[in-house]
Amino acid sequence: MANPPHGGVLKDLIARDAPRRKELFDEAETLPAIVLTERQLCDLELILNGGFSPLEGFMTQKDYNGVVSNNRLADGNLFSMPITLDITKESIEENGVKPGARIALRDFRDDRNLAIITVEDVYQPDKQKEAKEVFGGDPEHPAVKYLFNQAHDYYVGGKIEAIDRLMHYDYVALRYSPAELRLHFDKLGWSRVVAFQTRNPMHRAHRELTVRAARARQANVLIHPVVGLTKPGDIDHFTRVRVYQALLPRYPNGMAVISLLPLAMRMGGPREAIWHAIIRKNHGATHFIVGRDHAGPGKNSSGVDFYGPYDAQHAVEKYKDELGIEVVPFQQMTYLPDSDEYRPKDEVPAGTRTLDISGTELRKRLRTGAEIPEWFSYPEVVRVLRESNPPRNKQGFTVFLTGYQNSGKDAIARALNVTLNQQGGRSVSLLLGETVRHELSSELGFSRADRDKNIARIAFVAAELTKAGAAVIAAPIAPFEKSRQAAREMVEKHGSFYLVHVATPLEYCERTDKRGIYEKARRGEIKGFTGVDDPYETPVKPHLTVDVETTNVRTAVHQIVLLLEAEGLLDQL
Ligand SMILES: Nc1ncnc2c1ncn2[C@@H]1O[C@H](COP(=O)(O)OS(=O)(=O)O)[C@@H](OP(=O)(O)O)[C@H]1O
Repeated sequence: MANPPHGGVLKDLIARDAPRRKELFDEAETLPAIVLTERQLCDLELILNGGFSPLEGFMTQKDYNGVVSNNRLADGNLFSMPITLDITKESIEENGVKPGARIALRDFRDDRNLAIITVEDVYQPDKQKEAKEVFGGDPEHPAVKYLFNQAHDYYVGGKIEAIDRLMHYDYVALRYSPAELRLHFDKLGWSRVVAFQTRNPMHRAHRELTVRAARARQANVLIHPVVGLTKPGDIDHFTRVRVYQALLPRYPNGMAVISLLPLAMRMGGPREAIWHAIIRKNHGATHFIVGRDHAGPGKNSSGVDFYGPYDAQHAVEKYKDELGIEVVPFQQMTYLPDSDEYRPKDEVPAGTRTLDISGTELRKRLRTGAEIPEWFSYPEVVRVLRESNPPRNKQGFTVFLTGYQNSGKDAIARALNVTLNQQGGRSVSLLLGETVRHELSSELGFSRADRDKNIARIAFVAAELTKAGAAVIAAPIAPFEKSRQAAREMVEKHGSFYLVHVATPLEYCERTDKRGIYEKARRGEIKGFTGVDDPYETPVKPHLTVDVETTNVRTAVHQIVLLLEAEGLLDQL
């Protein structure tokens, strides 16, 4: 038998409301609707399937106040995280959100109505208090930032009736609701299950830790990774799930299962650890591993830890009698090369040699293609990570040339295009100003707003191609610093961006202009022409400055190649 759920009854609203599904579906069509954000959708999914039992909806002010102040719902049940439906004043007015109103809750991804909430109250939270009590109050904490920058100013509390489950298209077979997981444990004959929470790839240390926990409690292992929202910058869940799948055969046959949890993490350390334990209890686990700095966001920008390394363990210890799931505390695992084994740090005899590879170091090795030793991870796991993190010479990048018309930027761009094609290994895309104006921006003129829009389109295309591993060469005039900077930020989400200022003097550009465009501009036949009667802002911090009056195109291209080479982008492995 799986562990009883928190509060005694699994609040599986989908199963409860299934007989009235058609009726609720039809009613929802007639109701005003709130379109849920990604975070709200994650919360809704776990309310609907009972993962947040005993919740049956979004928290009312009474529940919210109790949870914020002392980890308690109004009925006295332990609950540590506010689960709230935040909305704007406009939405309240538009949708008639008031006590007694019934409102449909809609999925932004496919416009399906998933549930109906019967509003109990609409209230303004004390966000300062929530930030302080729940997360510790540091304005740099990701959940505090979310609270003040993204969460709306009013919360709507009320019970929910379920219409349908959320639609997923990835790893569907690995997504178990609490009821499904409980059934699965029954089928496998598992009565003691230790759950492992993670938002990171798993390596040998994690396998050792979970097996040790299982051995200590004579239990089986539930690998229960978060695939909802984690910390910005984390490895995407697609890669992580492939990692978990690669790791699973390394467990003794039948010892462990994987189930994906659509949770939106808050990175709330101690509060989050209690919440995580409750969620795992609802999924039928009897034990839950809480490690070092559990669900902590690391350090703030001054290098100060948001939480102490064992704050989370102390928090769950405090409530251990009423949690109803046994917490298995663990110190960080470390590798002992002399005996080729992993041990928790507190069990390592003084003076013993240990080895560790930090997350930052791992990311660096993935980036550079440097070795990742077998003592750290399994080759099949490393293979998955390498597929998602190709070495520098397989990563995409953008070279963005800016300068006056006829500055030589187009000639350099064309020559760089053939040079990179000669090198091979990547597809090369050339986005000349002229081509883009013809293919993408034909309706745009040369006002500042239109030029900005043109550069934003180039940046979008360059970013997408960079993401796909291409070498992108863009060569618009791009006269404004702000839009060049915006382009850089957009591309850098996916790869490297290099700004090359083709700083050929205007006088030279004009003198050598065989097409007579500057003459036309001088005669006033072209209005607002860059350099004639429209400004060109000199780039503040280009990676490279070239000038075809003093250097030839071949030399300029060579300088760019040397820049790319120094970054490891052209290594021939
Ligand atoms: N008013 C004005 N100012 C600047 N340039 C003008 C203007 N009107 C037309 N053209 C021709 O448009 C081409 C430059 O477009 P860009 O897309 O590179 O400009 S921008 O980056 O959006 O500012 C460039 O064309 P090509 O010389 O064929 O590249 C310019 O000659």
